[in-house]
Amino acid sequence: MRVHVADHPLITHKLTVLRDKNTTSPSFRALTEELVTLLAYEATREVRVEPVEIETPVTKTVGIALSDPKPLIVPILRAGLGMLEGMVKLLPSAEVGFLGMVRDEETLQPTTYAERLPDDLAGRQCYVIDPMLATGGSLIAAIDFLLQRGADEVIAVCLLGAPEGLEAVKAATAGKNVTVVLGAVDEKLNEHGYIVPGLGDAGDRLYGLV
Ligand SMILES: O=P(O)(O)OC[C@H]1O[C@H](OP(=O)(O)OP(=O)(O)O)[C@H](O)[C@@H]1O
Ligand SMILES: O=c1cc[nH]c(=O)[nH]1
Ligand SMILES: [Mg+2]
Repeated sequence: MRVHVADHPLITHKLTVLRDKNTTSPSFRALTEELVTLLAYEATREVRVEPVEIETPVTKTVGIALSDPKPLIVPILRAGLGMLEGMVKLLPSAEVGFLGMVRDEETLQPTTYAERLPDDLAGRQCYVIDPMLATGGSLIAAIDFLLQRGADEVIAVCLLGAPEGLEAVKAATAGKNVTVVLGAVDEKLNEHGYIVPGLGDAGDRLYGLV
């Protein structure tokens, strides 16, 4: 597994505002979208392309276009939905599939409560989006799901990760074509499985308590 931690002052600045407990839901949503755009720039560095011939007003030339099959973006509901708009803006021709997952706050085990994905993902590059990589359980389950459906490659885009979760994902995906791109790797997980210093519950901060 490849790991890329974005090291850019604009990303760190926006994350700082996101972490602040006084940041309201509307600002949190806007910042999440801005952050995704910056992270997606890094995450799509290896997006598959092919040459295309075009004609400029001056001459013929060869450029590039996204290859078929187009990439698949997979937000992990709920919190991953907050990253979808930003990702789709950068990859407008991508398709979108959905995975609904929730972590049991006692056992920290994820369960999948919804799935809407193409049956066959053979040859697809899949971009999983979820702001938080805590114990890694949800991301491991999502990656497993996509690889079992035949995905060629999985690129996960997360705003924050914990070192423990990153290690768990690394161990679970050894030898697989998986990349994780993050805005920051924080200090640790606390006894409730929350990222420290973190930003709290991303789903609640985006959409309110349920
Ligand atoms: O790495 P893990 O320990 O699995 O934790 C991370 C997961 O927890 C959060 O979702 P949550 O279960 O809170 O659901 P929500 O998005 O509906 O709030 C987050 O968005 C990840 O999906
Ligand atoms: O810190 C955390 C851990 C899991 N899920 C969140 O939303 N935040
Ligand atoms: Mg949540």
